[in-house]
Amino acid sequence: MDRAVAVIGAGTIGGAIIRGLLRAGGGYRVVATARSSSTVERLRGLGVEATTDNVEAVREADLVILTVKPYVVADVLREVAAELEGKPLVSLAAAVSTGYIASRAPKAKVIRGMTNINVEVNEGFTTLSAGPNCDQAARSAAEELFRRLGTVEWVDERYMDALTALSGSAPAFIAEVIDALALGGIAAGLPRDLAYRATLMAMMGTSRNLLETGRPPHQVRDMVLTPAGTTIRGVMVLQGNGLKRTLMEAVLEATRRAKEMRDEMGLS
Ligand SMILES: NC(=O)C1=CN([C@@H]2O[C@H](COP(=O)(O)OP(=O)(O)OC[C@H]3O[C@@H](n4cnc5c(N)ncnc54)[C@H](OP(=O)(O)O)[C@@H]3O)[C@@H](O)[C@H]2O)C=CC1
Ligand SMILES: O=C(O)[C@@H]1CCC=N1
Repeated sequence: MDRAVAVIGAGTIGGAIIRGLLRAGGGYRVVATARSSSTVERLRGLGVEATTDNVEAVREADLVILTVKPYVVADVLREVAAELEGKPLVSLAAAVSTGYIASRAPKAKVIRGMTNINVEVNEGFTTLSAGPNCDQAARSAAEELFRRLGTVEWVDERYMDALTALSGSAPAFIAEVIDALALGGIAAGLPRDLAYRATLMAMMGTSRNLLETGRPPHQVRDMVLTPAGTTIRGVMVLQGNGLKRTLMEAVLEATRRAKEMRDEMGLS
């Protein structure tokens, strides 16, 4: 029988998870929730059950995924805590620790996760950290679901803020880089569509090359550089304008923001 999964707060990332699960084929019966009737209707349009009733959705579920905004987590847990008894609960909320969730839902088997929007196309990178009261069955249930949506790794929770930046936020950073490269191509006279296609294929091919060969990125750079050729001129501009420092600072700043959010929510 299909495993029942509740996606509580199925907005951007919850919706992407649902679309990824549907693309991956059967195995799950999804019950999604949202606050507004317009989002509920949109979710029903995907072909899944949807409601504004979090309690009912959790009651029906074997596995619960929490995808509300961090500042909504406390309210939702207050509402559904009793129904979570014995159930795996994967919270994807940035900055919210397993300790905090377990204190608000002591009977749940708590897992904190971070994933990214690429779950939509089954190419997500999901990291999971088990809370103190989480058993092997709950871990397996969570891992199995997220494996359908891409790659899964179990990590120490102390890495979660940095992974929120480097996994959760990274598609936004990379989209900015892609946009900039493509605009450069357009500036050089390429038609818009061709510029985006060339950039996307170079981005995907380079990622695949690095993953498959295990080469460090600088080695690929050096393989592409011809002395006095075209690439070194471009690399010179990137170095001169601090591309690497800028991207490093973006990741650090996003990481720091998670701690700041905990302070703002009084969760530190
Ligand atoms: N966006 C991303 O790429 C990623 C986000 N995250 C985390 O996921 C969480 C959600 O982010 P995101 O999807 O971008 O946010 P969205 O605002 O798109 O989604 C949140 C959803 O929660 C619903 N909601 C609000 N209050 C309630 C409630 N009381 N009960 C049930 N549902 C409710 C909203 O419903 P309605 O639409 O009706 O208002 C909305 O659909 C955040 O904690 C974020 O840190 C993690 C990884 C990646
Ligand atoms: O921007 C955010 O806060 C969330 C967390 C990771 C991706 N989006």
